[in-house]
Amino acid sequence: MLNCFCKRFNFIVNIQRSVHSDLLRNFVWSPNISPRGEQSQTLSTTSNDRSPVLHPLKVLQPHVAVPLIPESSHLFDPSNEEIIGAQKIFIPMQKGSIRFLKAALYTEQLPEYDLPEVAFIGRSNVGKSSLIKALFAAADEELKIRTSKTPGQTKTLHFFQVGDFFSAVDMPGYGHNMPAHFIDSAEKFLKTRRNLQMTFLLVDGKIGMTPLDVKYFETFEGFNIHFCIVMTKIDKAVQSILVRNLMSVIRHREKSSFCFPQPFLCSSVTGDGLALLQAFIAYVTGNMQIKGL
Ligand SMILES: Nc1nc2c(ncn2[C@@H]2O[C@H](COP(=O)(O)OP(=O)(O)OP(=O)(O)O)[C@@H](O)[C@H]2O)c(=O)[nH]1
Repeated sequence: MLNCFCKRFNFIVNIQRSVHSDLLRNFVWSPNISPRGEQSQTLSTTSNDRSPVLHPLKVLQPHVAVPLIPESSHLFDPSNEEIIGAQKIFIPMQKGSIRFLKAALYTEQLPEYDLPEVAFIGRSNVGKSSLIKALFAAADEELKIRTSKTPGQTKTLHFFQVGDFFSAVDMPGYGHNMPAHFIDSAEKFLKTRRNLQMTFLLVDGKIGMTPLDVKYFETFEGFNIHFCIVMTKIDKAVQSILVRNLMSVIRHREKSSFCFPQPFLCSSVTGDGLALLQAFIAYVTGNMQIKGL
């Protein structure tokens, strides 16, 4: 079992470190196909008494004249069945199977294991800890993730182990109140960590990409690491602002060789977009097969 997992993990590492982009670019954006599992409601900033929107990008598309993702690009669009399968990974199978593993700063303190990792980074206060807390809501009591209105609270790399599946890494924020060791710890981790399968660069849906976000977007591009934009707090943005900010993200993404073509839109408050992001995490960590890929 372990052997099998290690082989699979090595396979994924090899693919994702070398021809990762080819694999991820197999998704076909097909705006005319009727959305699978799409709910009828539109994104709303006011109502919380509704079920979460599964695929916020698709809900926004009819309100925008141009394709939010060009037709030549790619859409991660798992079936309902695949999404439900992926969600099981985010629920503890037994007490402690999803757990806070350790806080670390430098290379020698990092956990040693054969687990794939995904990291969450972004401006201070963008909602990194809240997003991880929401993704793992079923394990919230064990994880005890702290969120705060005060920017710059996460000072070290926090590792959360998700069974034998993968680890999620909550990283210190850049910008206001960022720790002095950011380059030696966070940037070095991103540049050198072999277990890292995907870095999620979080951008505030209401504020959009700040000059600092653009700087780090370009920095990650220079690191040759695969990353993906997650727009957070979409419940706080009116639709027109969200679309404007999304278009700006897409313009940057179009110039990039390492950023995944499809941004993910999420709200940790309403739950919009979380199930899709869970499925994507399950996919990039090698824990989920998608039909036809
Ligand atoms: N409305 C809304 N508020 C959010 C959302 N996500 C986070 N917040 C709020 O934004 C603030 C910052 O959230 P955190 O998750 O602590 O942000 P962080 O990026 O981890 O912050 P640092 O650790 O300081 O870098 C908190 O007050 C959260 O309640 C969201 O999706 N919607």
